[in-house]
Amino acid sequence: MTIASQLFGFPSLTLAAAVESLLAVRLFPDYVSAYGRFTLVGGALLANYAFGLIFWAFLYPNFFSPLRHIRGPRAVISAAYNSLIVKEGPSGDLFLDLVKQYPDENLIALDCFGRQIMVAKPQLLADLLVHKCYDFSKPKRISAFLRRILGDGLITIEEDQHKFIRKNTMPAFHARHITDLYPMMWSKAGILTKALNREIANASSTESKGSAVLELTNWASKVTLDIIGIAGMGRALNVVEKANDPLQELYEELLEPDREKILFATLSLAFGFPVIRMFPWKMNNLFIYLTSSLDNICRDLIKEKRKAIIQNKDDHFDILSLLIKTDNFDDEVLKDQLLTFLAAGHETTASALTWSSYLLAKHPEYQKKLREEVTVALGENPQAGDLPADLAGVLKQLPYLNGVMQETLRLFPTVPLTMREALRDTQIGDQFVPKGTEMVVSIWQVNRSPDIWGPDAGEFKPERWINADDGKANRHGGAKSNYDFLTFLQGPRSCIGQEFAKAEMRCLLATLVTSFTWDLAMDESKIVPRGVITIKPEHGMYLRMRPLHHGA
Ligand code: HEM
Repeated sequence: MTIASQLFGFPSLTLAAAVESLLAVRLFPDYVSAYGRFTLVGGALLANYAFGLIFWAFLYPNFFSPLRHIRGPRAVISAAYNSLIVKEGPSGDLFLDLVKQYPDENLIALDCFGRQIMVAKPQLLADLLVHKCYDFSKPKRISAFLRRILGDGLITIEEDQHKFIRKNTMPAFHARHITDLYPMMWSKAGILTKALNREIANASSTESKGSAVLELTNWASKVTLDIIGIAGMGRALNVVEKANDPLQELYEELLEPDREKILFATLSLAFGFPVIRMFPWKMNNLFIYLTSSLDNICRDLIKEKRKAIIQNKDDHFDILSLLIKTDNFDDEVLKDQLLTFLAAGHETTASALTWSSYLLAKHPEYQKKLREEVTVALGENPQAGDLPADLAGVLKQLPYLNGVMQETLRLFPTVPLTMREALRDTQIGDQFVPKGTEMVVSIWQVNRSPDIWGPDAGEFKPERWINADDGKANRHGGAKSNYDFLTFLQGPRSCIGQEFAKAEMRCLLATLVTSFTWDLAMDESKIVPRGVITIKPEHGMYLRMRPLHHGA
């Protein structure tokens, strides 16, 4: 690949055109003076680029590439990009179909250049995600786009810089610290309940008998932003209690899964944001405005935090304080980390809470079982009572709470797809992988694979996560390997916030299910997971909610 890139890459082909033109001037002067030098140079460039195109699109993938034996659709628009524009059904299903089409393949070639390879069997993931993790990075085009939203934060940085920041951030995610966060998360869940009750009281009429239709994604996003506000920077944002908040509005606008935004993100991911930026498209200005506004808010938050620490007014163990106190980072680096934790730490869990509420609306029998289980453990209206001393311990042991949460995370992995690019020549299993190859992992496909989860892989069955013999919660769901459940990925680049996210989900689900009953208030065919990095229901999630405790 390296020799071929050097010989037939864009710079070499351009240089060769210059040499060819010079030779032509020397060898065929009459011919050159008849047609003119511009025509000659233009013709040479055109011929060389045409040859380059034929070489890369046909000759290299079929005759020279070390990946030429890998079977697959080798499509002009690969499934990785197609999944962003597909309209019919969930985009992750494209990868389930591909694996059905090529059932015996460990690796599947997705694009016509043979450079984008899907890892179709979890056995190979250990190499990609753990053993050879630092031989790969996020593809540069994708990082460049994400960097506009997340800065140079933990998600977008690579190699030594990544190792350093991850090590410095890990203490904020230790199990003991997450346990200490449960009461804060519980109290935020209580505030959400009060706000929803108020909303229902204002909206309900005599006909609706004290119930109201609410759109949940917005509320889920607000409460998770409040939680990450405290845990990430020790700041009470109180977004749930406000009619509008600039931070929440900016994220909502940025991550809204509308068609034009998805097209904009798809094109930026495929061709790079600098290319798309050259076009006169209003989305460019909107995107720059939204991301710059977030940048500015985070810069101000850091200044305030530094001041508070200097004045010794900061005794919080939040992520930002922790990073400031290491004295290893300047304000720009801190701003990028904060941007990452705010975005990665709230929209993801908000999406998970939305999907679990949807599944419980579709399966009222599990809603009832979950309510009974939490009521037995914590009382009929646990938000009104005293907190148990070991809230985390109690919630973690509840089998249905665990089962509903894990099954939601399995069926609706918030990040359904991830990609890596080989930074150097390397190997996955027995397969040599040349530098520049893109590896695609469909988290959605692995999590829903019938080979792993059985013929009922697509069904919601919280019992998978409950031991048949002793009725206790388990962490494997019946799968044999860690690579069978990929919602948080695995290895050094796995989700640092996974226990944080689960703690939030436990507190929010236990509170919601003991405060309301709900069912779907929209046409089910309209509920389609959509989004570029994370998935949300495209047309929102409308639920008819009824309070269980009047006057709450
Ligand atoms: C249900 C909730 C969540 C899901 C499904 C989720 C999923 C993921 C996935 C799949 C990755 C790997 C992305 C990739 O490499 O392509 C990731 C990385 C990350 N997540 Fe999460 N996440 C969740 C919640 C959170 C929360 C609550 C936080 C912070 C409080 C967080 C912070 C991060 C960070 C910083 C990374 C980058 C880690 C690294 O590269 O070292 N996530 N997450």
